[in-house]
Amino acid sequence: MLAEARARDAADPLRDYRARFDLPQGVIYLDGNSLGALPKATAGRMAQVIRGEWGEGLIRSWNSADWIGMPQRVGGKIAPLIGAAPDEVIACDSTSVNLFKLIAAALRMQPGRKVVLSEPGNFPTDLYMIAGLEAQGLAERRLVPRERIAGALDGDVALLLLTHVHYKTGAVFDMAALTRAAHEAGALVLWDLSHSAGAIPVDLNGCGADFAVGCGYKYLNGGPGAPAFAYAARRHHEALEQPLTGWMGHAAPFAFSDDYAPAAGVDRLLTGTPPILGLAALEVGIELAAEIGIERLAAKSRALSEFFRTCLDRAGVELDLVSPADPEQRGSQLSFRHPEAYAICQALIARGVIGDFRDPDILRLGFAPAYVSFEDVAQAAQHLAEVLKTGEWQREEFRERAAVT
Ligand SMILES: Cc1ncc(COP(=O)(O)O)c(C=O)c1O
Ligand SMILES: Nc1ccccc1C(=O)C[C@H](N)C(=O)O
Repeated sequence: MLAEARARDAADPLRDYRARFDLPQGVIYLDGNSLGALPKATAGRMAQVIRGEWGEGLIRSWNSADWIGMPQRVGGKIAPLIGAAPDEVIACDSTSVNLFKLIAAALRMQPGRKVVLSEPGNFPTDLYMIAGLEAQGLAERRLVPRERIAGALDGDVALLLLTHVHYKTGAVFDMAALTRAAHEAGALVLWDLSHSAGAIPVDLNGCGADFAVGCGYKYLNGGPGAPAFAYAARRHHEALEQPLTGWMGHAAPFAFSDDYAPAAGVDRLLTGTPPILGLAALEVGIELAAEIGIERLAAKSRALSEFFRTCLDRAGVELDLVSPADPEQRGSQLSFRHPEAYAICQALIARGVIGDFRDPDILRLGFAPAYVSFEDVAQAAQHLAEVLKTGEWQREEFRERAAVT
């Protein structure tokens, strides 16, 4: 498979982008869906922001380096990756906080309705944020298995909150169909794009979506704890009332008024002072994704994961695939169920193949298209085949659970 992999790498239109990332020697990185790799340009850009803009410019840089405009500028660069207009996206806070703000804002727009509908097994923070608002008496959480979501959209549902690409299985929801069904029932829709943005095409405006959020540190390669993003369709801007009414979301923060008045547009989703260092790193990652283009990223992602499956087949590996077999129906990952998934994952990591484990029994491998090569994929499949055949995962050291998996 190695020869075939090398031929595919040679023919890959994205082959030169791998060199734009700093990847450690001897590592095959299949966890860009949890923490994206480091773009080579990031360190230089950070040095410039730290030494030049912060060290030299000091407070002046809010104006001279346009720090104050960074949430909008960076958000605007995310927009084309998710089918939004630049003035509909802002980079700020964490995905969790953005969920809170937008769920609460959506509930305010839906008098007489309190139900926030989602699926059990959605990413925990999404479910916890609904529960937090429920504890405040503002929401009522309703969880329905994914195949029954459309049928559960009744007149009580204020908001449908779904993760577009499921973090564990990689299964993709039909955004257009579910958004339409929600609207027909009078509900609004909030999409969590954490595992979509920078990996597969998303057309928020084409689908008529209302709101969206997503992480900056996965396929956007913004670095650990990078700022997240929030999207609100332009038609909702005027009515949008989010509860974290900090001064940076004020219409005139530097008027220092005692009374809150929301800024126009998505600017009102801001809360406190933007994290400039984090935004600067995120901007580098986004520029790289935008340069490659989402269609090319998605095509490579599908090709990589399909190639991995072919390699496993040819190596005679039989694993229980929990991701959809059709690459069009999944994000940029393959997840396999195995009772010893944790130990297998650790054994792979010991061989330099970094994937991750999701409780209780999922081995999850992400194929970040910007920097994973076909050779990586062939070698990872070979390692996995060997780990399974030799039973080396049974070693005691591979059973010890780390705090972060
Ligand atoms: C679907 C989804 N939503 C949200 C998050 C995380 O949000 P936060 O960055 O606030 O921890 C993740 C990953 O951690 C995720 O996979
Ligand atoms: N933020 C993290 C911090 C530490 C370890 C993992 C994460 C993840 O992002 C996990 C990811 N959301 C997942 O889909 O599992």
